[in-house]
Amino acid sequence: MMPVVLQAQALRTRRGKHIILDDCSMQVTQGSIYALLGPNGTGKSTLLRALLGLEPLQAGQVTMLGMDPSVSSSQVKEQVALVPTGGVLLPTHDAQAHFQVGARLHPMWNAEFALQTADLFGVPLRRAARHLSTGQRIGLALAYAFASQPRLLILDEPTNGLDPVHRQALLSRLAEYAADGGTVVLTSHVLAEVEGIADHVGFMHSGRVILEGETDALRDHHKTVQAIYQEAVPASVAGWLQTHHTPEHVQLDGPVVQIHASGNVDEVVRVLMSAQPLHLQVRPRPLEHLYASVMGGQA
Ligand SMILES: Nc1ncnc2c1ncn2[C@@H]1O[C@H](COP(=O)(O)OP(=O)(O)OP(=O)(O)O)[C@@H](O)[C@H]1O
Repeated sequence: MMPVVLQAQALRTRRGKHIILDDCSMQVTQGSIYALLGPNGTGKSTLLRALLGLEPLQAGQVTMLGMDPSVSSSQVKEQVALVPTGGVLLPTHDAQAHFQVGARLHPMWNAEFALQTADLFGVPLRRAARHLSTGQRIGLALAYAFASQPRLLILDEPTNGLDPVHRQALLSRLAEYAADGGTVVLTSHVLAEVEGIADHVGFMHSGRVILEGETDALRDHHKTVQAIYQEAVPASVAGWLQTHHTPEHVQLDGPVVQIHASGNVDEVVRVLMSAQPLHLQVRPRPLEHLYASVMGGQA
């Protein structure tokens, strides 16, 4: 079991009268890629900022690499890199000037990583940040982040604005970084991309992480069972499904029946098999389905 590098417990934040994070907890282990998912405006960016001690907390506690970021902010800054949405930069500085600042501020600064990453994302070295394209700005923020050699990398919608080639380059780079022991927390709305890279996911709704865990375990727990019969689905099966499953979890289409179920599906399989299907398949549900049922269950 890898050590826990980030733990948030019962965080609560407000903006004016509005409570943004409410009893929000999460846990991230070393070497993992943790994707925070949830609808627009649910508090994902606020949570990332709160983790770094950048949001005043009404209640709760964050422990990051064994430190409290609101107390040990300079040590946390040395070991944790944040890439906010769109990458935030010094608008009048070019990439080289950014890298000079980085070399002064970060004891572990790796100038080669900075240049390699800038090159990977096609960032011109002598153009002021305010004149860079969206993708180039993100590339520069990533170059800065990787060069500081953080133990924990926090990215807010990092692939948003990257073209498909650069998006893939970033995902591969993140996988390498995690394989070397680095830890990634990111937000994304692109579930197919998250499914390919994130070994942990957290589902966030109304300012709270309502479900988190290993991606595979969560997908395995939520399954789709499909059976195909010779003719129409037998009445005995249809009748049993009607009394044991809610209609939105069952699709009947001629000889094909599909059931979305959580937990143990032995009983469903037994009933479907008893009517002798031509074919029966149990498979984990795609993250997109899981997302829909987790979020659909919320008010
Ligand atoms: N300065 C502010 N004053 C009042 N409300 C704010 C302020 N900043 C953010 N909020 C509100 O806090 C809530 C959470 O915002 P946040 O940016 O964390 O959401 P998000 O989950 O990252 O959304 P998205 O997926 O759209 O990026 C939103 O309802 C937003 O309107």
